[in-house]
Amino acid sequence: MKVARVEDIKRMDELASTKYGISQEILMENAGASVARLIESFADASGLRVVVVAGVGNNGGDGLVAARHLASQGADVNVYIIGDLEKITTLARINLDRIMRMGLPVEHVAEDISGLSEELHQADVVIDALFGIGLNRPVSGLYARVIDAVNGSGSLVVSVDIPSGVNGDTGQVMGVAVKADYTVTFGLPKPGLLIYPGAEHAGEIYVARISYPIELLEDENLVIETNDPVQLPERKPDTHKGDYGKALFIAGSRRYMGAPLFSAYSFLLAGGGYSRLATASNIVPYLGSKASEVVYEPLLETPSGSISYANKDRLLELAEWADIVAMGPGLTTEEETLRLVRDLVPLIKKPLILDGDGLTAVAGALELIKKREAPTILTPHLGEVSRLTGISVERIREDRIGFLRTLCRELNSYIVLKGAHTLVGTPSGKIYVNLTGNPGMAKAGSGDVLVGVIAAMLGLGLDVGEATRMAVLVHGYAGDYVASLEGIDGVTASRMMRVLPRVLRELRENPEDFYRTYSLQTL
Ligand SMILES: NC(=O)C1=CN([C@@H]2O[C@H](COP(=O)(O)OP(=O)(O)OC[C@H]3O[C@@H](n4cnc5c(N)ncnc54)[C@H](OP(=O)(O)O)[C@@H]3O)[C@@H](O)[C@H]2O)[C@@H](O)CC1
Ligand SMILES: Nc1ncnc2c1ncn2[C@@H]1O[C@H](COP(=O)(O)OP(=O)(O)O)[C@@H](O)[C@H]1O
Ligand SMILES: [K+]
Repeated sequence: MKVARVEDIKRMDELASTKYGISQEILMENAGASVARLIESFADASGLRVVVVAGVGNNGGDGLVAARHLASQGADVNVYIIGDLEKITTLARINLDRIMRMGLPVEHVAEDISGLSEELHQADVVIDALFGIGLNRPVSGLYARVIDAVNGSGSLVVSVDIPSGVNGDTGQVMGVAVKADYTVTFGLPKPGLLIYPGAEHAGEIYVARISYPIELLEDENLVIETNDPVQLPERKPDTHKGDYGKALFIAGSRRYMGAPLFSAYSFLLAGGGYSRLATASNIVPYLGSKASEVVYEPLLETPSGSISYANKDRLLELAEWADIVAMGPGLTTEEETLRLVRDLVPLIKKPLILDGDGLTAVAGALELIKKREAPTILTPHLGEVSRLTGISVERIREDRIGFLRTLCRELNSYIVLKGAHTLVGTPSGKIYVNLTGNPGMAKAGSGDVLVGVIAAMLGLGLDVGEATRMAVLVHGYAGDYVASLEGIDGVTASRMMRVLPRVLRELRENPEDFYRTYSLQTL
């Protein structure tokens, strides 16, 4: 499903009226009606105590339309307007007049919110229609007090388009924001509903189509999408292991024995053909007993047990053999090893996945990435990408998508910005928001599994962008699968690795289960 930023919605709006003659008023009527419809789907409207908290913009207008529809279903609706009535938009004003003529109780809250607070506590449902995509500065004063009162009401909260106070594009909370049980968003979901902390405030998201033409909802200019499964290439009968990718993993050290195992073995468990692990010779016997299907290349070590620079030529030979190279998991930050990584990055003429300490190696030397011709996939979490670019985590959080689009273009790389709802960016500026995964995955080793799965998706024959985003989807799906089997605290890299085959089978055989679990519901 496409995801629309504020600028995208404004373009859709413009086209809706100029190209299709679909007026704002029609869109608002459908929007408000869809809010009422959602509420009627879980509660009998007659006698239902509803409080609508409306701003003076069109978000408020939607709330007033919902008030009218619910009242006409017999609900007991109280409306509170917050804001300068001099500035009320035309459409909100029209809908305010309608409900006043219907005799609905409407109160303009200027300063004292005690009446409103009382009503909020008595309400069965509160409709949050203060701000939508028009939020353009931190919330303060009376608005902030009203939002606090809504959050303190203990009533069920339905937010109109976006929880008021959440930035629709970035998911940042602008001072204070409504914590909704449901959000009914119009036309397409906004990034701020899918990126934390906004995603936390949205509650269950329903996407109301409100009669936008399909061409607008699927417009190629919409660069952000939810990360939906791609068709996995089938494993044809007349094939051999080389047809599923020959992957070289340059990973591990005496200190980190799990990282090379999780990445090199996950490659095989996610369908890869031939996994070759070049690692510190000391740990090969141990790893061999844990993953005998992996082929090992014992490497010379530094005194601290990391991979020594002396292996450079041998590693370049191995890279010639491979279809895919993954470098970084568990290498340590031993200076000699980082120097080896830096020298290898521009010389490896194959698709390269750089993760963990491999990313540390190129921090501050990004031209090594830029001058690569073969595809590059970087898999940093927030801390790593901050180190990579020298931009603070706080700054990045202000606009993750904008930051990622710029970085992917600058580095001509595919970048996986890992975290809750991982983002995958492509050099052409596309962004995919991943909806699989859970906090149980926030555990050492989890990212190493992802490296192997990315290599496997490439081995299966997906193109680089599809392979990267499908791997993120599969990886999170594996994390969810383990959490459902073992409980969220028991999600470990080993358990995620073990369930990879079943996850792929699920996606091959029952993709509809995926959509049922992870797709945003439409209204
Ligand atoms: N587009 C569509 O397709 C459809 C859109 N529809 C609906 O319209 C909504 C957008 O409406 P909107 O543009 O009138 O802005 P909205 O979000 O109501 O904000 C109102 C005003 O608040 C102000 N303000 C901002 N921040 C503030 C702050 N912190 N503290 C105090 N005030 C603040 C700011 O005015 P300012 O003060 O800057 O003059 C702003 O103009 C959209 O979310 C959806 O619900 C639907 O009808 C269906 C179709
Ligand atoms: N709160 C969370 N919700 C969902 N997924 C998460 C969360 N925290 C981390 N993850 C996922 O877990 C993995 C953590 O990887 P990473 O940070 O590289 O750990 P490590 O490097 O220790 O393996 C990433 O794929 C990330 O998307
Ligand atoms: K709202």
